[in-house]
Amino acid sequence: MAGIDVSPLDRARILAEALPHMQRYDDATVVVKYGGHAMGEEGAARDFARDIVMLKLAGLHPIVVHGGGPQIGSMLKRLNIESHFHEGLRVTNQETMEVVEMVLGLVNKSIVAAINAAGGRAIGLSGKDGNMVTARKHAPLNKTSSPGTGEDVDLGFVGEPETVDPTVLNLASGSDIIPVIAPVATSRWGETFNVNADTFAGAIAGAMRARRLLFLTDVSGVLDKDRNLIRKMTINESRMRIADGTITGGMIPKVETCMDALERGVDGVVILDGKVPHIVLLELLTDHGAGTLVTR
Ligand SMILES: Nc1ncnc2c1ncn2[C@@H]1O[C@H](COP(=O)(O)OP(=O)(O)O)[C@@H](O)[C@H]1O
Ligand SMILES: CC(=O)N[C@@H](CCC(=O)OP(=O)(O)O)C(=O)O
Repeated sequence: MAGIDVSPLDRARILAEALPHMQRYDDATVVVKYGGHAMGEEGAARDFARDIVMLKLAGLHPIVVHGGGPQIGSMLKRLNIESHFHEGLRVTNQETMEVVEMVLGLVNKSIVAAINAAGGRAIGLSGKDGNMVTARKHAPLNKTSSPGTGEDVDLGFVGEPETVDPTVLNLASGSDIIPVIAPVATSRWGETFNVNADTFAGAIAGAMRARRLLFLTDVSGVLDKDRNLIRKMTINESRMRIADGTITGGMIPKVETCMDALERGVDGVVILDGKVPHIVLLELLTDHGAGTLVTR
């Protein structure tokens, strides 16, 4: 607690208060989606890595699924490759796909390195490893989503998760290994697909019957039209807020994934500000709920 004067007794008390939470989540799988916008400077990445190591030591099974949208965007810009989004999804041609896979590989290893530097044993994977996630081509987006063009939008090599084989992740749960997964997958025919990291995290959480799915992004949660935080939102309210345009851009796949994950049996989904130090511990091991909780 840098900068705050906390007595040793208070420190011990704070640690002891984590006990019921540790008991509640003992042996539970928690999927943490670490968004590209949440990845701040070095200190924030170190705090995130320490939280993940702490969860593992506390008896949970954290699985990290990461994004890297802004990092991919900067690399595409450096390479003078144009990039467009439709409904929060990047239109991906062959050339873009190569850059996506390359950048996500770098992001993946930097998270692995940070967790290992914090004393954990992380391994970096993508959906390709162990045939963990196969994807099918995303359907073209319909005309109404791109008014004026008069045509459906073909997203190219954008995929949607089709199957999840949890074998590798189950091995990790039975050991001290922390999986860190990049959202790239192959089709049944071996093509490489770019999968939105939120959708990917939802598929992993569903297949692992995760107790919690946390989305770490760069806003405090879902905001209403006056930019106030919505603390709790049902599936129906979520649908309504997408339809009325309150939820737009990158928040759409996030909220759609929340609804989908809840319907597939994940217990609770929370959208949080990943830039707040130790937000993962705050959410899971204290009484202080943060962000937007999406419920059935
Ligand atoms: N209603 C909303 N509440 C909060 N954020 C919203 C909302 N609608 C759109 N957004 C946008 O969604 C962004 C988060 O999604 P995204 O940029 O894909 O983040 P990440 O890289 O973490 O996945 C926010 O920064 C914000 O600009
Ligand atoms: C299809 C699609 O849009 N893929 C994303 C994959 C990375 C991602 O989702 O990263 P964030 O979580 O940081 O946004 C992309 O190319 O940006």
